[in-house]
Amino acid sequence: MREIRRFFRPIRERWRNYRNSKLADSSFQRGAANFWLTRNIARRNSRRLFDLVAGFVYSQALAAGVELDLFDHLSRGPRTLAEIAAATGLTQDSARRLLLALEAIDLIEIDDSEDEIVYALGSLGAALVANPGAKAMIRHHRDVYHDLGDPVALLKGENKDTRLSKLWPYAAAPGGTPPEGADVAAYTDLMAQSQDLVAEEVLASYDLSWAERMLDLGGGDGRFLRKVAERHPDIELHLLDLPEVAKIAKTRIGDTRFGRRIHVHEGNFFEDPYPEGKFDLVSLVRILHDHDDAEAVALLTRAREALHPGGVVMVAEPMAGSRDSAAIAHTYFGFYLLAMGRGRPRTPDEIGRLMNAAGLSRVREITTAMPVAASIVTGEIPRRNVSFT
Ligand SMILES: C[S@@+](CC[C@H](N)C(=O)[O-])C[C@H]1O[C@@H](n2cnc3c(N)ncnc32)[C@H](O)[C@@H]1O
Repeated sequence: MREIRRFFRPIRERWRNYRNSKLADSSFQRGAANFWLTRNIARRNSRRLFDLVAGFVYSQALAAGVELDLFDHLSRGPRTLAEIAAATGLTQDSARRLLLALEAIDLIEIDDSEDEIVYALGSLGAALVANPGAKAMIRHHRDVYHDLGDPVALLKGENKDTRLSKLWPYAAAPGGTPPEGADVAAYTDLMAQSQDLVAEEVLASYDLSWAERMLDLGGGDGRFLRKVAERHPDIELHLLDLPEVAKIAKTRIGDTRFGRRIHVHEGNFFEDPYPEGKFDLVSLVRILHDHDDAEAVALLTRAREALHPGGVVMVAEPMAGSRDSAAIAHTYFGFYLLAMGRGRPRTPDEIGRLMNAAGLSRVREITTAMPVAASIVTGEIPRRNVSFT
C-alpha cells in the first residue's frame, strides 16, 4: 500500500501544487463561485472554511443554550419567545438573538406557520438532550477554552500553569503519579457523565461473554463495569484506581445491586500490586491517551503480566486514523492533552505497536459504530512461552 502511494507521489504533488495555486487566487475563487459546474463545490468549501473560522462562536452559542437549560426546556415541547425569555431570564431581544443563532446551526427550529411563532428543538438539539456527556463536555469548555486562549504559547510549552493540569492532577505529576490528597472528584464526575455512551459503544462492538475474570484499570467511579455487570452476569469484575477515586467508586457501586459483584481496589496502576490471581481480560478505557509512550508501554506490560495465557488486553478510547475520528482525536484531544500536560491521541496502528512493545501479540482493531466515542484495539498474551527481545 505504502509502495503504491510512494509511486504516485510525484503525480499527487503536481496536482496539489496546481490545485492550491488556483484556490489561492481570488479571481479563480470568484470565477468558480459563479460558474454553474463549480458553484456548489465553491460554496461548500467556503462554508467549511467559514465554519472553521467561526467555530468558537458557534460553540459558545451552544454553551449559552446548555447553561440556560434551553434544550431541556424545549424537550418538553415548543415554546413562545415570551415563555423562553421567562424561563431563561433573558430579555426577549436577547432570547431571540440566541434562538436565531441556534437555529442557524440546526440546534433549534422555528415554526412560524401560525400567528404566534414557536421555537422547538432542532435535530442536533434533540440529540443533545439525550447526551449528558456532551452537555458536561460543553460546560467543561470554560476551562478548556481558557487554556487554549493562546494556542501558540501552548504549543511552544510556554503555558504550563493550565486549568486542565490542575483538574487532572495525575497528568501533571512526574511519572503520572498524582500527589496524595489531590482533588479527584471533579474529573471523576466529568468522566462518569460521558461513560454511558462509551460503554454502550464498547459493549455493542466487542463481545465480552467469553471472559470469566476481568480487571478494569483506571476504572473511575465504576460506571463502565456496572454496564458490563448488567450485560454479563457471570463475569467476576475488578476495578483498580487511585485511592481517592476508588473510594468514590466503592460508595457509588455499593449503592447499587452490583455492590457484591464488583470488587474495588485502591492503588497506583504503575507501582502497586494488582489484585491477586490472573485475569483473562484487562481493560483500559480512556486511559492510554493520557500517557506518553514510555508510560503507556509500562502500563500495557503490567496489564499483560496480570493475564492468564490466552488473555486479552483491551484498549478503548477515541483514536485517530479514520476520517470520522481524526478531528476529535488529533484536533480536539491533541490540544486538550497538550493543555493537560501529558499524553497524546494515537491511531490503532500506533497502539498496536505499543502493545507489541509490551509483549502482546495478535493485535486486532475492532470497529465501532461511533468512533468519536471510542475505537477498540485488543492484544493477546501468547498461549505458549515466547520471548520478546
Ligand atoms: C480519563 S480517566 C478514565 C476513567 C474511566 N476509565 C472512564 O473511561 O470513564 C483516567 C482514570 O485513570 C485513573 N488513574 C490515573 N493515574 C492513575 C494511576 N497512577 N493509578 C491508578 N489509576 C490512575 C484516574 O484516577 C482516572 O479515573
